[in-house]
Amino acid sequence: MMFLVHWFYDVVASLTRLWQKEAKILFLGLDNAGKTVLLHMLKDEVDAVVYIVDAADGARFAESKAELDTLLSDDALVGVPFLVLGNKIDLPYAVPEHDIRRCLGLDGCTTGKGNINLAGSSIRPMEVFMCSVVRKMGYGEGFTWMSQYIK
Ligand SMILES: Nc1nc2c(ncn2[C@@H]2O[C@H](COP(=O)(O)OP(=O)(O)OP(=O)(O)O)[C@@H](O)[C@H]2O)c(=O)[nH]1
Repeated sequence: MMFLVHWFYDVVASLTRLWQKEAKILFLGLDNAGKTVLLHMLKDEVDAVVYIVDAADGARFAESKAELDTLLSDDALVGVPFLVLGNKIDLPYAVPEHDIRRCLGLDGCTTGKGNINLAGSSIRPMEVFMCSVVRKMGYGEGFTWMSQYIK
């Protein structure tokens, strides 16, 4: 157990040093390698969250909603902007944005796609943008939206 605690603090300390250098860090690894657990451990340092949903995999929307709800209710992420990307809209069976919003329970929770000034309020910036990563479309608008909320 102490080994794990020390390991965790070593990881946080080394990543903090890297982030102070404005390094771009990619977390890569195969399915089930432990990326998600590590990211959960490091979430205290984040300025924004990009949550990607496979818009063509309706069978996993409930699971995706549960994970999103867990993140949204996390004390370490209070007020942190959330960009929800509904990915794979190039596939014919990808569902439209309003279905993603409904299935993820985001109706009435998003804050608007334009330049919406939320400074001074306790409202968490959150929006849904549909995209196709492989076709290189949609996510740019999402990142532009998100950038206005990052100091
Ligand atoms: N049609 C389509 N397929 C995509 C798109 N983006 C990713 N994929 C495919 O979806 C599959 C999963 O993509 P990954 O980027 O490996 O997904 P991941 O979230 O990293 O998955 P894990 O490693 O399991 O956490 C791959 O076969 C991709 O080619 C997209 O925009 N459209």
